[in-house]
Amino acid sequence: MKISVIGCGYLGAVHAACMADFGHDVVGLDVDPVKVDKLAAGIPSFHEPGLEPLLRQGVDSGSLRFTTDKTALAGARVHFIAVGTPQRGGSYAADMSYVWSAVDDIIANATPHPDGPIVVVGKSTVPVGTAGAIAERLAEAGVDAVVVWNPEFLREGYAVQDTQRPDRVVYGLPDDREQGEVGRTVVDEVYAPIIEAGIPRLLVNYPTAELVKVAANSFLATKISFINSMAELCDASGADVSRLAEAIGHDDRIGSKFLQAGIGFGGGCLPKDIRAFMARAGELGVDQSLTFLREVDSINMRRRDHAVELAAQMAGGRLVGVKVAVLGLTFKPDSDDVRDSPALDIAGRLWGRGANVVATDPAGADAVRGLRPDLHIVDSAEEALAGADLVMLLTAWKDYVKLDPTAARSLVATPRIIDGRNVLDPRAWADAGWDYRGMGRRSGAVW
Ligand SMILES: NC(=O)c1ccc[n+]([C@@H]2O[C@H](COP(=O)([O-])OP(=O)(O)OC[C@H]3O[C@@H](n4cnc5c(N)ncnc54)[C@H](O)[C@@H]3O)[C@@H](O)[C@H]2O)c1
Ligand SMILES: O=c1ccn([C@@H]2O[C@H](COP(=O)(O)OP(=O)(O)O[C@H]3O[C@H](CO)[C@@H](O)[C@H](O)[C@H]3O)[C@@H](O)[C@H]2O)c(=O)[nH]1
Repeated sequence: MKISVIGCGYLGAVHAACMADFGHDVVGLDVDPVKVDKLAAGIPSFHEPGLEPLLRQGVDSGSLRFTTDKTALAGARVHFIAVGTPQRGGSYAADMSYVWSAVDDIIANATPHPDGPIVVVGKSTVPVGTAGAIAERLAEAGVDAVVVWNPEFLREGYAVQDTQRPDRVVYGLPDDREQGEVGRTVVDEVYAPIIEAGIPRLLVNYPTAELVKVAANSFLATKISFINSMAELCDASGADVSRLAEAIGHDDRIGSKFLQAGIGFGGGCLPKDIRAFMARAGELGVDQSLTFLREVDSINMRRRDHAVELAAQMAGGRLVGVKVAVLGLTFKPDSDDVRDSPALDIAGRLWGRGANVVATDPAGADAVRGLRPDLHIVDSAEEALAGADLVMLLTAWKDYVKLDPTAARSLVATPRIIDGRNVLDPRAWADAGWDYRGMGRRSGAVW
């Protein structure tokens, strides 16, 4: 089937490559010519494990192309909308301008299809009510189209496998049964390998599909802030949050996933999605239903304050002139994404307090060099550690988790470490002579 994917960032580029791998004829459209040039040459424009071979295969076989030329939308039966919906400056709400310009591009460039209405499939994360508004706008413009809202749940770092084999797919369908059947049938055809694999597929109305996405992210964010609030209690009482998480996680009503305490959540999704959800609830007159998300957000932001204060405390009260080795700048490992990254925020705040920050990251360094030319970025953990007064592990890249405390000790000026992701063995680091501090963890406890 001929498909277009509008917006080829972290979501859209992976989606386009996976749809070509499913056997479709795919064109990826983006307004950023630098991104498009790279993708068109089969080169990922960001770090994502497993993406490169898929891109190359699609581009080489001719089933996948990328362009900035909007007329390339002509002839496609399905148009996926995968443009960004970032937080709007000065507000919690989502900036929907990219979505509306994608819709305008469809109106101006899509052509009628001989097999039936074109199908516009929304994948961007949007405020509830958007799908219906898009369907109305297309109808007003006289476009014969069915809108299906199909939220995306992929995680960066696992984006390819999450797209090819998601936990579930959700189709938000129009109330008109006949139109809904057209949408369902066409999207089933696009996702044939997913449907044939028996992956759960839920058919719901538009608002349910839109809410499923933000509800899922709100739940995940709440889980993380819950365990981080427990970390605060652990710090105050001498308990260990990692053991606490392990113990409560054995109860499968709670589950052990997403209970990793640390410097909190960041990225291009959870922070802005919970804020946009609160803003939308306000518009709908039910803001009190989501007041808990305000607390989730503030617990999360407090983690960054705590990490900076702990650094100052360990350095003897002042950060001026203290050499801090920062390991990790991206919002999570296996991604080069530094959008709302707690690690980058903390590194910037340390720098702002006069610390001599020397930071490193396996994938995010280039992005940070562009955004924060004031930060001193080096190419390896060893270089960052050399002569450091304090080490802060802020992103749990495998190479940092595997660091040998004895070898690391030989590089630093003073063996002090803050494990911002609770991924190191406190005893091994203490035994190697380090002053180890985790997030809600004890280093010297017997149990
Ligand atoms: N990143 C993720 O892991 C993820 C997962 C699920 C859902 N989402 C949602 O998907 C959407 C996209 O997120 P992302 O992380 O890929 O963002 P991104 O910023 O990486 O990509 C968005 C892309 O859209 C392009 N764009 C903007 N306007 C355009 C237009 N009119 N025509 C064509 N291209 C246009 C931009 O140039 C950019 O390349 C957001 O709503 C996000 O919340 C993201
Ligand atoms: O126990 C945990 C788990 C995660 N994090 C942090 O939470 C953030 C988000 O992590 P993750 O959810 O793995 O990353 P994303 O790739 O942003 O994925 C989320 O956001 C996407 C965009 O909406 C959704 O599609 C995914 O389902 C959802 O997990 C990162 O900063 C992590 O370090 C923690 O601090 N503790």
